[in-house]
Amino acid sequence: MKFTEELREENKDIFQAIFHHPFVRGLGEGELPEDAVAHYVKADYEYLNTFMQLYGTAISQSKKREDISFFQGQVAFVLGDEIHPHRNLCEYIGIPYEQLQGFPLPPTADHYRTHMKSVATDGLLGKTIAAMLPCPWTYQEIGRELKEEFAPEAEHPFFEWIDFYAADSIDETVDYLKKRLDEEAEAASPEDRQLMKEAFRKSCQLEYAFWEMSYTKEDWPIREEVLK
Ligand SMILES: Cc1ncc(CN)c(N)n1
Repeated sequence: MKFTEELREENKDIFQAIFHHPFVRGLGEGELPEDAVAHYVKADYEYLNTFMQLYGTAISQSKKREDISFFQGQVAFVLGDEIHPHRNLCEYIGIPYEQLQGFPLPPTADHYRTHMKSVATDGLLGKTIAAMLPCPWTYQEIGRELKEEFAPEAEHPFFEWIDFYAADSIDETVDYLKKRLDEEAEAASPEDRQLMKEAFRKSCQLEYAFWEMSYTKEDWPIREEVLK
């Protein structure tokens, strides 16, 4: 069994919980509370900024040009393409995208950012990839599940969001990261493989928690406006 197949098997509980989360179900059903959607977009815009920085860290840990080129391409993908699902959500709530940018991350998203960055500071590319992989992988599977169950047409309010994450371009990202993680895990010590597993599972947990954070509009107990 490949390392990434083991990861999928060991984390199937969290993948299932994500597919059943009310935010994800709402994407399929075409109906979500608007304030939860706004909360998600605000946090996700900043989260994806961190994710691009992590691709930069992965480049600094890469020895092969193929990897450098892939990670660089992923930054361009987030900047140029992954704005489309956000714009789809902004259209649903009728708020310009620009108005949802520049907000502090809520606690869960902040935790997710800190987790990925702390794993990446270890310096091993395999660990960095292990912490990053649940991000595209869980969304790829959400996209596929929702497309299969709801077969959305162009008039579905979240057609573009679902179509984006069910598309071949996401498969290419996930396939490359899985292949590289399998190779790095193969060459790693048992201790490092275990740390990769822990990093991967925590990111899966935080993927679930990100949906929950958005749905419940989780915020800091003392809000920034109060401090001003
Ligand atoms: C939190 C989160 N996880 C994953 C993705 C998909 N790249 C995302 N946009 N945001």
